[in-house]
Amino acid sequence: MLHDPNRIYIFDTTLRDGEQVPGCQLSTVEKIEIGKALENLGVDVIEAGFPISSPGDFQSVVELSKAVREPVICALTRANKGDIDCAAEALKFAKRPRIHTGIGASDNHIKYKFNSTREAILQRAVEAVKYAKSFVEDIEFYAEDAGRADNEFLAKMVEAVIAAGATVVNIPDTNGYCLPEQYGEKIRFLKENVKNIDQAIISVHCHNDLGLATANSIAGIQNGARQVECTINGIGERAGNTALEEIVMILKTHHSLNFTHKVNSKHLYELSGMVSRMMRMPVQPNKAIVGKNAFAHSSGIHQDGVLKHRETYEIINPEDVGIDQSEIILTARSGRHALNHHLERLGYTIERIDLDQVYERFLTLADGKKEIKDDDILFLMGHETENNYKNGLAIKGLKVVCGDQVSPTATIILNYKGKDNEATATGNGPVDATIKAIEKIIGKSFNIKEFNIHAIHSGSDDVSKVDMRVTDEGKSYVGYGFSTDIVRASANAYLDALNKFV
Ligand SMILES: CC(=O)SCCNC(=O)CCNC(=O)[C@H](O)C(C)(C)COP(=O)(O)OP(=O)(O)OC[C@H]1O[C@@H](n2cnc3c(N)ncnc32)[C@H](O)[C@@H]1OP(=O)(O)O
Ligand SMILES: CC(C)C(=O)C(=O)O
Repeated sequence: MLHDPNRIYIFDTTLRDGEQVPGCQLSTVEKIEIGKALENLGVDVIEAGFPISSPGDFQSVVELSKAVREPVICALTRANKGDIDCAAEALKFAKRPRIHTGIGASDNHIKYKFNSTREAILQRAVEAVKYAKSFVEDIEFYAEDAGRADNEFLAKMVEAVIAAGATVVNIPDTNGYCLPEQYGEKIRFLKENVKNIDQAIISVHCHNDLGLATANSIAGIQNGARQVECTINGIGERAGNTALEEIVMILKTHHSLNFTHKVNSKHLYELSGMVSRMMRMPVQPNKAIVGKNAFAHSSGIHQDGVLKHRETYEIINPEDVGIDQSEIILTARSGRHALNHHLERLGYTIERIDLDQVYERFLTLADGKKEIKDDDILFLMGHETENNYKNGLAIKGLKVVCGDQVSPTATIILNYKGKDNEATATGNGPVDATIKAIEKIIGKSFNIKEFNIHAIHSGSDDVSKVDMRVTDEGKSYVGYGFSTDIVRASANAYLDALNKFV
């Protein structure tokens, strides 16, 4: 790798640290699909797996090495010969292979995990790097739990592994312990105190136990690190890793930081969805950059601001991450500007609408529903046109009795030819009884050829939409009806069609 002073190398570990998430294990085929998408995204390094861990993971590294040629393909090992032999074997088809070896650097790890001493661990670190170097040129060394390690010892270890041949030195905050300032200082300390530091790239690998992974990674690069280890959607062991999409968009949004990289941010959203689907790991709706709500505005003041000027409440252009446009979601917290926006979008002529009246009805409906969708608006606007039927058919009242102990019966009051008429009828269900009651009043029956009831979204509180095709004497019309009551929606659809027969 060339040492361009402002170049940030993006090291993706979705297929290794990301895959450590319980339930997120991938097949070789899935790993290759994600690997190719990461290559297309423009990442510099793909950590493909931990070959010694299982035959399946070994095979995945082999196949990924064959299929993905542009990025460096990296395999993880512990600091021992067996792991390194296995990684070297798995990487033998890689165009740009890297072995990522390392050992614990904190006193906690040295004492409790290894029952060892700083000196002995330092020696194992150096031996592992030298051994890995006998297979491939590109060696990354990780000083596990560097976040909690003593800086003086860490500097000694880093200097020794670079002297042994490490090309990249990874300073992981394995337990997500550090504050951004502390982590930044640690990287600066290494920059200033390791004599041969310029012979290697410093890498940051931060975990999110305190929600600081991305902040710490940024602090790391501001203090001299040039590789960021991250995962799509921030997945990874425990609370996860630094999210790749966050790093890329921070660097883009704060271009004054003056860092460059070669990731094409326009693929971020698509890749987030792909990883989420394949790992069956939903993305939290409020996840920065790629969450369902990251570009959705649902409160009136924000919606008004965004509609007047997108940047009032958006620091990222959604197109930059591959999302067509931000969303204005109608809820009971929305105002008239947002409602107006959707009415216009649906083709209503605003000048002909009493917006205050529609808004009042909108609030009544929105208080009972979590979200108002297009079909709900059509339903609301149906009231506006109810009295304008050509034939003047309009429901004034409807009562339906149904259940398994009674014969379904409907009583309807229908305005027909300028006066209200009442009729009662039975049928083989509540909708059939209602249609028959309508037909009693108009003295004629029509043929219903198609009849569809759509559950529009979800939940028993939803507005349902009915469409039906009604024929008579060679003529055929389609009627639409909307209501939270499916019998009423069916009656509305029937009358909508009948009103079209002149
Ligand atoms: C910080 C990280 O995230 S590293 C990546 C974590 N990922 C994984 O652990 C997934 C892959 N791991 C595995 O499949 C298995 O743990 C294996 C194959 C690596 C090892 O399995 P086992 O041999 O059964 O050992 P086990 O996992 O129970 O214990 C780990 C052993 O590795 C040692 N070890 C841990 N880290 C290192 C290291 N960096 N270098 C050398 N030895 C290490 C431990 O001290 C312990 O050794 P011991 O048996 O002498 O006490
Ligand atoms: C293997 C290393 C880089 C790691 O995953 C960690 O320390 O969190």
